[in-house]
Amino acid sequence: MSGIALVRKPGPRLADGLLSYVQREPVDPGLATRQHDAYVAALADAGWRPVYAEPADDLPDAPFVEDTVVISGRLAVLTRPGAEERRPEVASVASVVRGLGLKAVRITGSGTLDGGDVLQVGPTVYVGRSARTNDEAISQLAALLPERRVVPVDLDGVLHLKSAVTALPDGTLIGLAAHVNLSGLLEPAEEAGAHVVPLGGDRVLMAASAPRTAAALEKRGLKVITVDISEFEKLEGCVTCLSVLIP
Ligand SMILES: CN(C)C(=N)NCCC[C@H](N)C(=O)O
Repeated sequence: MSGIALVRKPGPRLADGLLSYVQREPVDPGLATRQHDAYVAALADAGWRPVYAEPADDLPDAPFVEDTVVISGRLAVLTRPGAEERRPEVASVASVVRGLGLKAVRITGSGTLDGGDVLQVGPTVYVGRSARTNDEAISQLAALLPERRVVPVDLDGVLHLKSAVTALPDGTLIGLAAHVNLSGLLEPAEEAGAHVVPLGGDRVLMAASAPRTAAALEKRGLKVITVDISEFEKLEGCVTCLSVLIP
């Protein structure tokens, strides 16, 4: 067993989720539920025990749990999401992380932070300056994680840092240089190829919408597991957003 995968089932209002950079498209709630089940099953197959946050049927974006908490060791930093309508998602995630024995602390005051803007690579914590995450929250995060190197990153034209860049198991950054002020990125063949969830060892989880990137990563020696998350992609979600892995 690698650890715990914090997840939350999509609710009946999923299709009303927030959109920033894409046009609204019809979302099939039944298909979304089946895709979410398959996503969780892929994590479980890789050794991550699913722990579900309480359903939040009135909160359309609640399955994107990544945005509500940042885990560093045994510390859980509860976020203060930049979109006010997403703030009620945090309370139920706080109960879960406390129940798991983690120490919970919070982003407070005028700080706003979405977990999707936080990319942890070894000792470094990259944090996107986005419409959702501000400098006040980045300073608070740096103070809460004194042992880590917190690096603010400017973004252009994307919702979150992890909409544009993630990291392979060896720490190589894979992402879209046009949207993120970071150098030395491995450029994926498709946009969705920028989204990789390291599952432990040489295994990574990716969306089925990035087959050419998946093939390229297999060539690099990675074992790529793919899941179809089309209904969540319509809401600007990606494979990282749907879980928080707690080693
Ligand atoms: C890395 N990404 C993209 C995330 N962690 N979150 C996606 C949230 C999408 C939601 N509709 C919203 O606009 O908040």
